[in-house]
Amino acid sequence: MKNIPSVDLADFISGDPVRKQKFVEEIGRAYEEIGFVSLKNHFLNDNLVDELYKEVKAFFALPVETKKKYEIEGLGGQRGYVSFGKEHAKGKKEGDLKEFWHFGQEPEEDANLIDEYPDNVQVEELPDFNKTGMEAYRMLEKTGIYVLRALALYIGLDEHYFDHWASNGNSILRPIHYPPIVEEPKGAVRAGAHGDINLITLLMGASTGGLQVLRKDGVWMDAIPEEDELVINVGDMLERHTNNKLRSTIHRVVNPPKEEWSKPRYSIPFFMHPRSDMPLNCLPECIDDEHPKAYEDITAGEFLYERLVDIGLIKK
Ligand SMILES: O=C(O)CCC(=O)C(=O)O
Ligand SMILES: [Fe+2]
Repeated sequence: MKNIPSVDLADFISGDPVRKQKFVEEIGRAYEEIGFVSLKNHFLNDNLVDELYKEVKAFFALPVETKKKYEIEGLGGQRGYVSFGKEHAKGKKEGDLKEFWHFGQEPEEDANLIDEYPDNVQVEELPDFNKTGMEAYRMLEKTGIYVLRALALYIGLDEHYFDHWASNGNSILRPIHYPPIVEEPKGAVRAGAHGDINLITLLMGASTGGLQVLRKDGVWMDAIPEEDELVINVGDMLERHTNNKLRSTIHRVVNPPKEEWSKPRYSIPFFMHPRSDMPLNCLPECIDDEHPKAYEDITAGEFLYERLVDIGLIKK
């Protein structure tokens, strides 16, 4: 992609220590500067992406009453359907112009997390919806684990430091539908400016443009990946854990010009979360005289709860 540094996961897994180190430096530097990269040679193949978009479009095309059957009270929107306008960016009162679905973790039995994670919601009308969603979930999770290994090395931790926390983690795959805009949005946008909550976000190409990233100098830049790339950015949990070394960059999805209001937009981010008991305490490797500890100690579960309240998914 033009505006955002491009990295190649094949370098990291090549077995060649020089290429591996090159990947570590490239992604680490990009995350210190802009917080976003585009990544080639990930594990999500094009056919699976096409299948997933087909299922996702079919789901959002169902009648609203059918979709609302899958909007479950009491889960803070963490599984199933979340209806139009419900979520808003932190600190903003207008709801985003979107509806979405959440697929969550189906942990391995020996992880002892079965009781902690709510079950995924099964869509009866579409026999392949859940299977396709979870296949994509696994491929994105696998890609994310490699990215976190590279970041662990960059920070000076053991390569496998994140493996335990991120495997069987509380990650979410979120297909989003931004419907055609039918009336003057009055301050509402498709997605208000925000930083992501989680460790890292992996985003496959959207059906159309609109995603913008806020550069350090205050300029908004379009972020549109090439066909075969994933956009991967740092979220607030990783920014906090690395004491602001790696940057969770503010981004948004703008409304199209009026001539294009009739076009819907679809996109499918994967929010990689750790297990809820992971301490996000600032890492000693990231604290020194110039960078004193910037945040209180907190676990991932506590941090997530606070943020779900901030964005309107949990009502206190
Ligand atoms: O729709 C997109 O392209 C990105 C959405 C996003 O930033 C988010 O849901 O956190
Ligand atoms: Fe985001």
